[in-house]
Amino acid sequence: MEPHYDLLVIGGGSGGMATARRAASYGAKVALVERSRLGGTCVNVGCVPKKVMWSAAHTADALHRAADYGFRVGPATLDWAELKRRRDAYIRRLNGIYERNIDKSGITLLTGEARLADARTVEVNGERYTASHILLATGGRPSRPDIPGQELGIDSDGFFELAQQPRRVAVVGAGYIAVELAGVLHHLGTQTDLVVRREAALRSFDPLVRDSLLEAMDQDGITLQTHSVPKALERADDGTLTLALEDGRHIGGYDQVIWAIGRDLCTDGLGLEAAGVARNADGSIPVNAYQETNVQGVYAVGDIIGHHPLTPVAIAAGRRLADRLFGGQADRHLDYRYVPTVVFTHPPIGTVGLTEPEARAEYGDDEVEVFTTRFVAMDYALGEDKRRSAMKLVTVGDNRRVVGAHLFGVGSDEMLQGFAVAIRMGATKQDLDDTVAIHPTAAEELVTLPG
Ligand SMILES: Cc1cc2nc3c(=O)[nH]c(=O)nc-3n(C[C@H](O)[C@H](O)[C@H](O)COP(=O)(O)OP(=O)(O)OC[C@H]3O[C@@H](n4cnc5c(N)ncnc54)[C@H](O)[C@@H]3O)c2cc1C
Ligand SMILES: NC(=O)c1ccc[n+]([C@@H]2O[C@H](COP(=O)([O-])OP(=O)(O)OC[C@H]3O[C@@H](n4cnc5c(N)ncnc54)[C@H](O)[C@@H]3O)[C@@H](O)[C@H]2O)c1
Repeated sequence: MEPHYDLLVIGGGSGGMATARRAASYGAKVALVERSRLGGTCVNVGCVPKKVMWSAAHTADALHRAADYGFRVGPATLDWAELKRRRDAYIRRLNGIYERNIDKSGITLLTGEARLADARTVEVNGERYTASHILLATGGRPSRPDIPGQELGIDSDGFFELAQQPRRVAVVGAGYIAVELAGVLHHLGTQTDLVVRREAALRSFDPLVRDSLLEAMDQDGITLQTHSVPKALERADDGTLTLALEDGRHIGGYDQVIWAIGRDLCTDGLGLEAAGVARNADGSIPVNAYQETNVQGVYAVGDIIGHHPLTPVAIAAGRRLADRLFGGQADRHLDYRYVPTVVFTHPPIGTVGLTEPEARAEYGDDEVEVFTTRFVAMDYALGEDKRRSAMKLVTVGDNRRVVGAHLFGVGSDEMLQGFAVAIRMGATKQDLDDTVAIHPTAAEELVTLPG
């Protein structure tokens, strides 16, 4: 007879690991299948190496500004290979911690590619395992455009493999990954073009933070190539890469082109048909508020559910599922409203809740009031660079309940979490106004907004 588990998790990334460990903490018999390195996208080719690179770029920026404070520093040079070596070593340490955590939790780790044989059976390396509950948490991988020469470019996984710093790069895309990688490369000294299909990047973000970022990128010298739809990628005689665009233009001279055009979900070849699990046209798996698929006993969390593809969301949904299935908390599930998120640009963007256009569409113009400010953070007080931070609160109703906060500027990344708690709890503009400011900070602007 095949081994039987209370819970069998497919995918050892953010969502799968969190669910498996929480279930095991309640005494459930758990197995987890992973085909690659534990930790999934976030640890190996996502949040973690990205944040290390962002911190490196932030350090470069600080060195650049040191003269504003009277420091005499010579031109700093970056040893890219050393940075990569240290970053990779850090990630290997994290992989080790994840392995030990699995072991300590008493979870059986099965290494290999998992496939559903039916709604209760999973196949790994030709062996079969049955489970009362099966969790799908297989995440995604970078998409590539279907155009000639696409293989000459790299994606975000390839970015983290780069052994040498590129001299001149085109980052193609307009989402989180595109703006983050473009910012990192530029601040580390690579000449960077951001190639977008329409007129801007981060189009779903509030116009205030989106436009502020574009202004800062322009000021920094990142070239925004707008209305540029790649038709082909070609290698020129001098070895550099050229993007042929649909409107007939060519932009080139790049030593790397990075595709950052979204992610494909890893739901092909998973045996969904054999188990009868439904799938949307974009490859995502539809689930209800309790992470249940259409098949009883089969659940999905994380990127494959097709919305909020963020690590803490995958973790939160998975832990709540385990609390419900094995912890006796019958109604426990994740509320996907008011998920805060940060885009690690230079400076960063922090955002939670509805944008102004979303609030106007949902509540009507008469119900919505916005409060905005633009100011020069004290960090820039002594230098020539007077770039402005920007903040917006979106409120609804007579009591001005805050339904959205959108921040751009130094410190927005660390500032947002606390405001997100208040907003989730129903804070009004008056609650913020009644909170004594912390001076001198950028955060104090949010509790001293006029109006
Ligand atoms: C460059 C980049 C930067 C990012 N930065 C951030 C950030 O700053 N903050 C943030 O919150 N989010 C960030 N994200 C998003 C975040 O990484 C994902 O939302 C998160 O990792 C999703 O977790 P998951 O559990 O759904 O899937 P994953 O972490 O992708 O894990 C899925 C796992 O399943 C395994 N797997 C797939 N199929 C099978 C199979 N058939 N059998 C066995 N194993 C299988 C894969 O090998 C993988 O390890 C970033 C992503 C990228 C790409
Ligand atoms: N800081 C963070 O929390 C962070 C960082 C990175 C990624 N993430 C998560 O991962 C998700 C995936 O990020 P992403 O940047 O891959 O996807 P995305 O969906 O955010 O952006 C993809 C972008 O590529 C553009 N695009 C699509 N096809 C294109 C084409 N053929 N040519 C040119 N442009 C094209 C789209 O218009 C879109 O702007 C994000 O939505 C985010 O939730 C989070």
